[in-house]
Formats: sequence, C-alpha cells, structure tokens
Amino acid sequence: MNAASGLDIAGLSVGYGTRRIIDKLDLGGISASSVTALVGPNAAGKTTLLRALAGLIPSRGSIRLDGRELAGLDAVSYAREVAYMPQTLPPRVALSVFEATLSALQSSPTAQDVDPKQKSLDVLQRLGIAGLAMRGLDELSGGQRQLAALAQCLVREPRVLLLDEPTSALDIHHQLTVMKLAGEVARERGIIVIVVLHDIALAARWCDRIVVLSQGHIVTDGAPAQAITPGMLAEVYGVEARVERCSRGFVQVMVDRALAD
Ligand SMILES: Nc1ncnc2c1ncn2[C@@H]1O[C@H](COP(=O)(O)OP(=O)(O)OP(=O)(O)O)[C@@H](O)[C@H]1O
Repeated sequence: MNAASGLDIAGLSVGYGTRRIIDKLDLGGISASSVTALVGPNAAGKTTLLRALAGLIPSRGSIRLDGRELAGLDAVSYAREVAYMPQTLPPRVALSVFEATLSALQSSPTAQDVDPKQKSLDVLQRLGIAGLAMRGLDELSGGQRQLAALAQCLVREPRVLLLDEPTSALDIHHQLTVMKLAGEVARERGIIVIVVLHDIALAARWCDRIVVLSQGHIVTDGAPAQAITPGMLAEVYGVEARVERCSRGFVQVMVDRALAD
C-alpha cells in the first residue's frame, strides 16, 4: 500500500447556514479493507460528517481518496467511488427489491459487471434476503427495508461505503449478518467502510477502528480497546459504565447509571 492510499480528511468544516457543525476536522489514514465505526451522542455531527463525505452537502477542507481530492469529481464519478446509506430511507418506492438492487448497479456500473442480474442476486443472497427479491420495497418491514437498502449500496462495490446506522432496525441475528458482511466485503474488495453505530459493543466487536465524535470534534480515535474506556463514556455520554472483556476477549460495555448534568 502506498503512502497516499486510503481516505484522508483534513481541515473539514461543515455546517447548515451560518451554524458550523464540524469544525476543521482531521481524520487520516482510513485504510482500504478496514471498517471504521463513527460513534458519539445524538447531534454530535455523525450524519453531517457522513453526508459531507458522500458529497451531499457542501464542505470546506480536503477529502482525499488515494491522494486524489474527491471534490474534483463530477457527480457520476463521485457516486461510483462513494456509496451512502442514509439513516432515514426514502418512503414509498414502487420497485421490487430485485429491481431496486439492479437499478442501483445500473446507475453505477463497473467494467466487471458482466451479469448484473446475477450480481444483484448474489448480494441479496449474502444478505439473506434473496427470498424477498420479488417483494415491493413499500411492502417490507423496517428491518427488511434496511437490508434492501444495504443491498443497493453493496452491489455497487464502491471504494468507500458510508453506512448511517445500518443496524438500527435489525434484530440481533441480522445485526450480526450485516456487520460480518461489512467486514467481509471490506477485506475481499479493498473497500473502506465507515459505519455510524449507537451500539458500542457492536462497534467494538466488528470494527477495526473507533472514532468518537462529540460536538463536531473527534474526542478519541483508535482500536476498540483503546477508544472505549469508562473515562470516554463518562465524558462523552455522561454515563457511569464498566468496560470489560467477555470470555472471547471482546469489549463489553455495562452502563450503570446516568451521571448528573
Ligand atoms: N438539515 C439540517 N439543517 C439544520 N441543522 C441540521 C440539519 N441536519 C442536522 N442539523 C443539526 O446538526 C447537528 C448534528 O446533527 P447530525 O444529524 O449530524 O447528528 P448525529 O450525530 O448524526 O445525531 P444522531 O445520533 O441523533 O442521529 C444537530 O444539532 C442537528 O440539529
């Protein structure tokens, strides 16, 4: 891997109107084949950061992918490099799951897409939702809808995959399916995955790196065991919590009480 490979964010500022939410944020060395969790309290700026990285809202500063400024790309090229799954999915889309997956692929084709239908089916199978292929998006449950939206992102095989709370509507089985698959596609295809999660134990279990955002600033950034500490949880979330290792060595968080404001 050369020195410029991966995603590097420098001096990034993002806001709405005159209100600045992210202020000169630096986040470097997000490497290919890795999964980074973005965690932090409500209104910390996680979605704002993801949407800026996806090129959906204006920002100042630098977002470089393999040393190349993403801001210089036209919308089609940008969408080919970066896929974003929003927290709130669009309502009432009159397409089947299969049609939606296929159309996501066709809107961002790559040279390897010899058989788009097979590729779409493969993604649905890996997510365990091939049985939903012919169902309409507007007749799915919340969790099924979330899985279908993830299929639409995965099938495009972007260089950067931005997932905003992709497990918020999922049961524990499907949470595991999604996080495991995120890691697998990252490693198989050299994708950079950045995922917003509120479940810190899930982030610790499945992500290589945890970035903790609070009030638009990075408070901590590191491997799960370094980033997730009782001190961070008290400072950032205002809770008294224990951080322990389970019998398999994974970080577990037990929240005991909310600290007084
Ligand atoms: N479209 C918008 N216009 C104006 N302000 C916004 C807009 N979207 C978000 N904000 C504000 O930006 C701040 C950060 O919001 P953001 O959605 O990025 O936070 P978040 O960390 O993703 O929160 P949550 O965990 O609650 O989803 C909040 O104060 C919010 O009110």
